[in-house]
Amino acid sequence: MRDFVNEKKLAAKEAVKLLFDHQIVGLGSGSSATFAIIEIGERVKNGLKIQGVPTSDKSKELAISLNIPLLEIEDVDSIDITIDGADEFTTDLNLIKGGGSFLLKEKVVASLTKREIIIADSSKKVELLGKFTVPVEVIPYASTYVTKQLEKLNGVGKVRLTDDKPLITEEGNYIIDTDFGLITDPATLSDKLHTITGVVEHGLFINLASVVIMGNGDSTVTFS
Ligand SMILES: O=C[C@H](O)[C@H](O)[C@H](O)COP(=O)(O)O
Repeated sequence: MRDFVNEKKLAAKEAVKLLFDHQIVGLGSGSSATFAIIEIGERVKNGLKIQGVPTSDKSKELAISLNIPLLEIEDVDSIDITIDGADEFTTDLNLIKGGGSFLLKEKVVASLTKREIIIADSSKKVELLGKFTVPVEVIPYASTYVTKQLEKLNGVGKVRLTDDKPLITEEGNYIIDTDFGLITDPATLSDKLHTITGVVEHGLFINLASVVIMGNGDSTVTFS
């Protein structure tokens, strides 16, 4: 029986070894990224001089509590390295993200990042993306319209709920979790999703990751 929590921790530790002084570092969101932020906090306590750019309010609060110096997104032209998690990855480094609803800021940060390091436990590695539903972030007004457009792409979408009400993202949007079946051409699907009016962003991360560090039992494996 695999210990996925330990695999996440191992991957996080390995990724944080890649940081050095004076870098601007994107701080991901989710449980794997949380382990990385805690590890970064330890290194900052021991003298590492970096500035972080958080991808969610939760990661921001955690970074502040660990005395990690932060920058606002509008004050950075580029980010040296980002450490973030994923819900699924393939070995050609395409991802599904957004299981925790933070995909929008994560994608902005990833787009500004020179080296996007994804950390994951071994359950996240797949041959084809799509067992995990693709989160599609939409403005609430357009959610019914977008759901119908997703059907035309063979996607079955459901608005994500919390306490029986639509979950509202940090940017005030809804998420439609969409089942496309197994996705053979994620780049084309990504492009098609971007053409739907009312879609703000989606959780397919294509050509954004540089490396995936995966916990694998008691060690890690790197895909690049
Ligand atoms: O919205 C959430 C993020 O994309 C997370 O990085 C992703 O869901 C992976 O989360 P975890 O590390 O908790 O499995």
